[in-house]
Amino acid sequence: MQKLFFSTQVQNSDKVLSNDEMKLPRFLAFFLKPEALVNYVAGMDSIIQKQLKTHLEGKAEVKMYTFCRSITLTLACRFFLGLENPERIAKLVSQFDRVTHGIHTLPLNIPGTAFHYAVRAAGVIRKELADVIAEKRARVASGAPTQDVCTSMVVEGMSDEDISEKMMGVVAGYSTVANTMTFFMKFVGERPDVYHKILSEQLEISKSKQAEELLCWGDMQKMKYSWAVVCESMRVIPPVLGTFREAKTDFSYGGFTVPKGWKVFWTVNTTQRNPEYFREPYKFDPSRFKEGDRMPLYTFVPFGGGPRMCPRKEYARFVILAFIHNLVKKFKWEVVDPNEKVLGGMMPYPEKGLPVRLHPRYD
Ligand code: HEM
Repeated sequence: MQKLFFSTQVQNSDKVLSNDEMKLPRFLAFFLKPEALVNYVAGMDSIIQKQLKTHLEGKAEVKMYTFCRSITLTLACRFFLGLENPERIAKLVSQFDRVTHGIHTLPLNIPGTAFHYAVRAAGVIRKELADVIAEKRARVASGAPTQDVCTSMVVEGMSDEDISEKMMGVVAGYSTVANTMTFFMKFVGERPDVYHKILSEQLEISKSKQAEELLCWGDMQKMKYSWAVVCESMRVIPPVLGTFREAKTDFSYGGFTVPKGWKVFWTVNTTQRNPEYFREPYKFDPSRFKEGDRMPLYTFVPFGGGPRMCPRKEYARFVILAFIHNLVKKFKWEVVDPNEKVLGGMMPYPEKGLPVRLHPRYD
């Protein structure tokens, strides 16, 4: 992977998300393994169907970035926290947005800075999580069944602080999924040929099922072309631009000497736009991800690589594919402003929220 610049500072030197919040206990890791996720695919499908019906049906124009953030956080809140109330979820969306924005800025905790707002927002989230955990403890005490990851942690005997920290880490992952969905919509909205290929793959899957039957794990494995398009979209605009590593020993790279202990920032986008591996790297071309073709190791790295690679990529894949399945069957769309700027430091987003014109599809 290519390294863009070196820094001796870590972004989270003040407390927004600690390293510990990003690690998960073994049983939670099990919850998010593909074999455990299998049981949740139908649930994801059902929530996504309802969200599309409520927020997209009957609308001529929608800002997709706003919608995608809301749908992915709704799923995370349902899946991890067992939350249903839309007002509570909306409150969390706005606070998590502040954290996501501030965590990737200079860590100056003084009033008026994005980092300061992020620290405050993290406090509001922790308070909300404390309320949720207290509710879970009361439910467990009353003998109610375990239906979400947070309740399982209560049952496992974890402390409130530990649960809150772990939940903060996993729910925060929602914004990467939202970014991926948004830029998928941008690229596909500009390429009717790609849209039609995805649609025909998804209609094949629907035809193989009973009317109203929800998606299952096996269906996800058939969505090969759809996933290739998502991969190409993540190649051109990576949802996470890079992360830090710590040098274990002194080393030299590109004419720089990096002393042991320094923090090194490696970037996803420079790696994925290397013309040595990707011909015409700025061109959106899903055929690069043809079935059976293998990319050289560490050239396509939207989820990172090595032992710290994103542990939730299967969860992300399932959510994104279930979204695509329902979206393309219901709508065609076109992007209002194909030249809309992409902003953001570590997590790119469209300047105006990606307004799209929606056209209902009738079979
Ligand atoms: C399309 C969606 C996603 C993308 C592109 C993505 C990308 C990444 C990347 C680039 C890393 C750094 C990997 C490295 O340093 O090598 C990472 C780490 C991580 N991601 Fe994701 N992620 C996504 C979704 C999620 C979701 C939904 C969650 C939580 C439910 C999540 C939780 C984590 C955690 C906990 C880590 C830290 C792993 C560690 O340091 O050991 N991610 N992700």
